[in-house]
Amino acid sequence: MDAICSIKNVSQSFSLSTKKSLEVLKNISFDIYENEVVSILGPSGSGKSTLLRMICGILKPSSGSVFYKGKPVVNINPNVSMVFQNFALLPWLNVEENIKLALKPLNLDKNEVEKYTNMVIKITGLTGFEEAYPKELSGGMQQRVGVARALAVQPELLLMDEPFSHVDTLVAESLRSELIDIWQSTQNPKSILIVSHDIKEVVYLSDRIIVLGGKPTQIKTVIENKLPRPRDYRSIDFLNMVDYIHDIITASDLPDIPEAIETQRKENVFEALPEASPGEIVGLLEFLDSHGGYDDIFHIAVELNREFGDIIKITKAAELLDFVDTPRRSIVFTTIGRKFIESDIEQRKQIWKKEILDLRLVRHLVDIVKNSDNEFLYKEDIINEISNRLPQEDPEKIFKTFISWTRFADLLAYDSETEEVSLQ
Ligand SMILES: Nc1ncnc2c1ncn2[C@@H]1O[C@H](COP(=O)(O)OP(=O)(O)OP(=O)(O)O)[C@@H](O)[C@H]1O
Repeated sequence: MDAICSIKNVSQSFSLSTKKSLEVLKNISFDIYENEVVSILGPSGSGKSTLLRMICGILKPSSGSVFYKGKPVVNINPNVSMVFQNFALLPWLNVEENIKLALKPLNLDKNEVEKYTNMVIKITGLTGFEEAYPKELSGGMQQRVGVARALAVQPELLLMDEPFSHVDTLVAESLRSELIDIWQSTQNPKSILIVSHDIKEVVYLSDRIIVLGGKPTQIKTVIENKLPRPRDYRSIDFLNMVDYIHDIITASDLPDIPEAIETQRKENVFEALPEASPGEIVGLLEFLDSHGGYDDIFHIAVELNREFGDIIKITKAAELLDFVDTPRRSIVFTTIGRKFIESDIEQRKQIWKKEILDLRLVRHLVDIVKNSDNEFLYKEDIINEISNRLPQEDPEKIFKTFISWTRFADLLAYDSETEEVSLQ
């Protein structure tokens, strides 16, 4: 069978304000075939939306190519349409007008416009809401309009960018089931590519799951999902599949090698700082404390009602600071973590300070602020230094973490107006 869309050896870099470039995607290749739903699962910032923009033809890859039915995509691809996470509806147009707007570029005659509009209104359950304005609709209904608008143009390939992340869990469940019903019964669209960070969502929707990870982002693995439809979120097979993917992500993002961080320290490597604030790290430690000092990482994500990827980032940060260990899928206190959580706020700050100064990047950046002429530097200087030391990382994100961690330790201050970083 020929692929309808092929992504071949695609890499993407973006220029940063520091005049350096950030390599976001590296050597990504996969195909999408007719009559399948494919998901791309990856953490926030891994380049999922960037991939969709390339398939739409609005972004040219830095290297590699996207092919649609064998031809390179060089302009906007008319065979695809997109559903956005924030619905992207025009507030001054009603439901029907929002849908008709999508049909405008097709230059259809009036009868066809009416026909397609009425058809998608019907299949997306919007009958009776034709004249409502977006602000009069719930999030779930607004996303129905987003889906109707995308389907009105009869795309062969529907691209969906975290389409149900802004609606309630139960509404998201019913929208997913309606989407699969539409896809199975109408063949409009023929195939769906959905990007998501929600493991349950990708297991529910897709035939194939492409798991992204690493820096720059690469394909970690591709999982075939042969669970029969309709799928049941609560069935044993479904839960086993979710667990299996959790294990793959944990094993790659939190490798179970206790010496890894120690080796990094011994070798004096500059460590990237995970995007986690002191509040989030302390929150995780307090949660762990209230659960006997030991818990399963997925259970924590559910209990704290946080994305699994966020919990991984916070756990990585806590591990880097030597507060926790992560054997298999669990998180346990280290001696230092236990001492930290049993201390008062002043002692906590002292322990925190010692731990962050054990990190080579933090120590180095604090030193350059200390040794600067006026004991202050500009954000730009720090960003440049981070880019030099960690060219594969997003320096803005590391800067944000660096400031929040050093502020909590009462080491540095940052004035966001003047962008000055100084000693406290
Ligand atoms: N035009 C751009 N210029 C510079 N950097 C960019 C640009 N577009 C994206 N990036 C960076 O590329 C990385 C990937 O972004 P992208 O939005 O594709 O990720 P994502 O996986 O969709 O994330 P999220 O789930 O948070 O939407 C991010 O670090 C982002 O800041």
